[in-house]
Amino acid sequence: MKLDPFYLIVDSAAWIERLAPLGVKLVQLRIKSKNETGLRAEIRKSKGFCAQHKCQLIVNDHWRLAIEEGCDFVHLGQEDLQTADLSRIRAAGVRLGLSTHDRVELETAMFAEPDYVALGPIYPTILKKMKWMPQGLERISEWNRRVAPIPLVAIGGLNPDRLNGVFEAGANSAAVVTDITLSSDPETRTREWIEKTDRWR
Ligand SMILES: Cc1ncc(COP(=O)(O)OP(=O)(O)O)c(N)n1
Ligand SMILES: Cc1nc(C(=O)O)sc1CCOP(=O)(O)O
Ligand SMILES: [Mg+2]
Repeated sequence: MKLDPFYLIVDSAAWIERLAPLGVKLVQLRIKSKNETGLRAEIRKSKGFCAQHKCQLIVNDHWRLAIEEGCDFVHLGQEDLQTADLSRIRAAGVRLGLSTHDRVELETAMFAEPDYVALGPIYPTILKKMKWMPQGLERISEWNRRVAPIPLVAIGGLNPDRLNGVFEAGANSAAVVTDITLSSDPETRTREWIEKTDRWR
């Protein structure tokens, strides 16, 4: 399976409605704060916008709702994995991306036969407090040797200037939140990401 090299992560369908028309082809809906009704509505709207723009939607955390809403890709972290029913996810034909932050987590992830593996945080991130030190580029190469041909996603503190480094080190896709969502001009920044990832597409 091939992932688009630009992997946008946002916290609402409104962001997808705004940025997918620019040519985003891979987006994760990562909502931490809503109740089930609100989440379902956001997933449903996101699915619609993604279908309209031929963009792959990945639902973070909420795998049950993703299945119920007919989505086909979820992302889970290691804590999520402890309570997730992988056989239900697989039986529903839903693909699975998994987070990893150290070698033990990588072993756990590989055992679950994911459709991609994410490694982070590559650089310091301001989005959330993390107990891991930044991984650095060498770690991407180590992960690539271990997971290939499964796609490897790099995440954490990424920006357009850091992209060549992460792809040259062996990442197949670069995930981003704040470099775009906190930008003073998210549309222009999104176009810059699309352009800078083009040679890896
Ligand atoms: C592409 C990608 N990589 C890592 C994460 C982090 O997942 P997780 O560790 O479960 O943390 P939360 O995002 O749920 O806070 C991700 N969401 N996407
Ligand atoms: C949600 C998330 N997960 C990470 C991990 O390492 O698993 S880093 C991260 C935050 C990414 O946001 P930004 O692009 O703003 O740094
Ligand atoms: Mg999670």
